[in-house]
Amino acid sequence: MSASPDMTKEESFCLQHVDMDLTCTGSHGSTSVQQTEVSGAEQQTMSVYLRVRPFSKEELSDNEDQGCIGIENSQMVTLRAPKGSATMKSSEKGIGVSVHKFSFTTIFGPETTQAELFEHTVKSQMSDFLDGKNALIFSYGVTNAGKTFTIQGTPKEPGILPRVLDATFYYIGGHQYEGMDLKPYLRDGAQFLDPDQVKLERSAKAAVFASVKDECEPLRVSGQSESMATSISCYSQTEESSQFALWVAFFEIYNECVYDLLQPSTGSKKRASLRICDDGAGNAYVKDLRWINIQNLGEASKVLLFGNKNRSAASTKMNQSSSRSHSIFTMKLLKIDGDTVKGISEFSLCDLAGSERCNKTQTFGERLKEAGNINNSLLILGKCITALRNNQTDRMKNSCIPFRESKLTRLFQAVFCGKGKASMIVNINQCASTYDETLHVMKFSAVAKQVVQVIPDKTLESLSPCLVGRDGKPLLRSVATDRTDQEGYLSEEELLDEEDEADLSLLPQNEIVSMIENLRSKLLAERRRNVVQEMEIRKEMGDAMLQQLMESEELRIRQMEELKESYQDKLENTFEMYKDVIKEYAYQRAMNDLEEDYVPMEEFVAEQEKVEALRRKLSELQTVGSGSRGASAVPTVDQSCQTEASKETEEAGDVRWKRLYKEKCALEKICEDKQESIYSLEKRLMQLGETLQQVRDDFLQKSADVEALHKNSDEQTKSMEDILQKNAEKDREIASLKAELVKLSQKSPVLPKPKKSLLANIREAVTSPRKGSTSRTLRKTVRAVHH
Ligand SMILES: Nc1ncnc2c1ncn2[C@@H]1O[C@H](COP(=O)(O)OP(=O)(O)OP(=O)(O)O)[C@@H](O)[C@H]1O
Repeated sequence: MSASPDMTKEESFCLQHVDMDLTCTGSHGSTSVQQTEVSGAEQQTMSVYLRVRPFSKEELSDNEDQGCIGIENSQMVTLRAPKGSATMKSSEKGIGVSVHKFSFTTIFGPETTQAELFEHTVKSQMSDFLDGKNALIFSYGVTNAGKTFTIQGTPKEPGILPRVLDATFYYIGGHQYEGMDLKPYLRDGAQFLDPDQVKLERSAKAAVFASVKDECEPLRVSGQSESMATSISCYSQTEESSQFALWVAFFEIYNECVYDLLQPSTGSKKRASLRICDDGAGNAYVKDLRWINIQNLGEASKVLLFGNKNRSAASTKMNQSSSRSHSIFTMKLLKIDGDTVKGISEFSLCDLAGSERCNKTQTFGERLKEAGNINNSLLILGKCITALRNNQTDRMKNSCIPFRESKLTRLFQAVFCGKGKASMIVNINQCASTYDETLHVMKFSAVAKQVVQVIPDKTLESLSPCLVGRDGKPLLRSVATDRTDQEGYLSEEELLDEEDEADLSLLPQNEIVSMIENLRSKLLAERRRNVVQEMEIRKEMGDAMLQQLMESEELRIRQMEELKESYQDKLENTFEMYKDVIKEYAYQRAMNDLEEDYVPMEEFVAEQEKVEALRRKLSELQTVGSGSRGASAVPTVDQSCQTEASKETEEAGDVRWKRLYKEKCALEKICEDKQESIYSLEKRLMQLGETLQQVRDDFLQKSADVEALHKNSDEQTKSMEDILQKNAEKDREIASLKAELVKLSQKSPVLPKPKKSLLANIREAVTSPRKGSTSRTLRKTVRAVHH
């Protein structure tokens, strides 16, 4: 299959990868996940199913149906970002794409019934469970996506959980173990109860049932049991001699606290939270969790109802929504032969809290803490899944998987590490308004789908649990069974983790004391090593910081030089530009003036001729006038000659005068124009002067900044030198301490006295009744000594 051009690189990788790992056939048909057997271990990718819920009437009337989700086939779904979604906005800006494709083990469309979903998702895990193996199913998605509907369902449409219970009882049939004296113990063990303890168990169970007596509508899972039974029968068969006991527990994780949902409510009192402990073999379990033995579907529905009531009562009291907590329903099936527990298998169904991120929730006070915790545990789940996938895809990588960073992942750790099969049902709605969150969910599941689970193919006998008596001491086998299996999953750091809570009551006291001594000497050696390491790191850091400072100083100086040069260039360019502009302006003005004063030659000649004609006419008129004034006086020849000459002189003078006058006028006009242009040029020059002043001021300002930066870097260098000096002093101190240490060790190789008293304290703490603080400091030491 070729990846769509719209797909991101990550997704296309993921699709190609999936194509290699999975083969599925048919629409909702028999999905076969490719499995491989490697040296007695079964390997398979985690099954990740997608369920798309139908639109509600309100959603349709709110125009939520904008074709965001397109199911291409039983394994491929396309997500198209609606208008206004953050994804669409990003894609419009050229960041990311608006179409995403994802593939799943199987996709279940809106029309899928609860029975179909059960048939095609849980069947293989169901038969594993009946066959003595562990299973985990968790539903993941945003609030209101259908997670609870998928896990629990409704009385009319029961979900996976009631169907698993129904199928289990159908399988057990007449092989029910009636006594309640064999009960799950720690994570993988079983405990033998004496008659008093059995009585207590019965009364606790009766109290739970009594409180929901009138409200309980028995679960009905019509027709499914038989079909389940048919399919189960091909995997395993109930042995005639074997009997089965089913114990269930129901709890929730809210704000990183574990609460038992099968403990009766304490009225107005705050709920007690439970601790997660380590059973000494690396398995986390919820300490003091109530387990109830149920013998039919009716009892199962009462337990479920009681737990749900408790959950909603607690959420109302704390003004929280139930979808803000992770709820986990766990079943333990004990296979009993006579008085021997031959196997215990566990099936957990986890309804995770809504996966929406902080911005959609109320982000203050308790809500902020709540949102932070939900997001954190889902984030850690994501981190674990990513780390598992990375460690598997890149064999060179062996990064630590942060299971211990949240309660949820601590409890899931064993299953993820091969002690059972895990599968995930991703629930989404098709609403446009929650598109961005839905896309986030899909990206998470794309990673989850690549996780390969390696499940050791052990026989039921090798998995037999330890059986302990009333005092918790093993009846049949050692608690350390299978401990070697766990070593691969625990690092030395994890073993020394102070947060870890090992149950010390599981081991004899002398063993604990020797462990403590052992750990104490390890701790001392570790501390010494840490001091040396710390000094080395400090020195390295100091050197690195100095180097970094020097480099940044050099860079800053270079940048300043460049800045200075660029400003100078800019200034010179601006000068040149202004000069050019002034020249250009002056030239333009001159050309304009010339154009204005220019008169063509022909016109000028014609005008001259006109003037000449007019002048002639004028003189004729003058002549006529003077003739008429002195008609009697007839001029003599001389007189007429003289008159003629003076007339000519007069005419020439006139013409010259007029020409000069005209020239004078033209010159005056030119002068005026020049004066005006001088004014405008002066004005322009003033403006340029102001701009220049401004540029100069800017330059001075920048120079001052440069100066300040120089000063700053000098100060930093000085403080660095101080640090180095201090480092040198520390070095000297270490040297003197080391010398003292050598002296002391030469004087007395035996450990000093206070250590003895510490040991005595620890002994005392162990032998006296356990107190919270002491036991906490000793936590997790158990395993370390065993290793
Ligand atoms: N496949 C489905 N068919 C019909 N109705 C469904 C389906 N899935 C969910 N619904 C309905 O949608 C609503 C929301 O479902 P549900 O409460 O299971 O969501 P959720 O994801 O568990 O929400 P929250 O995180 O708040 O618990 C319910 O009314 C439920 O009945």
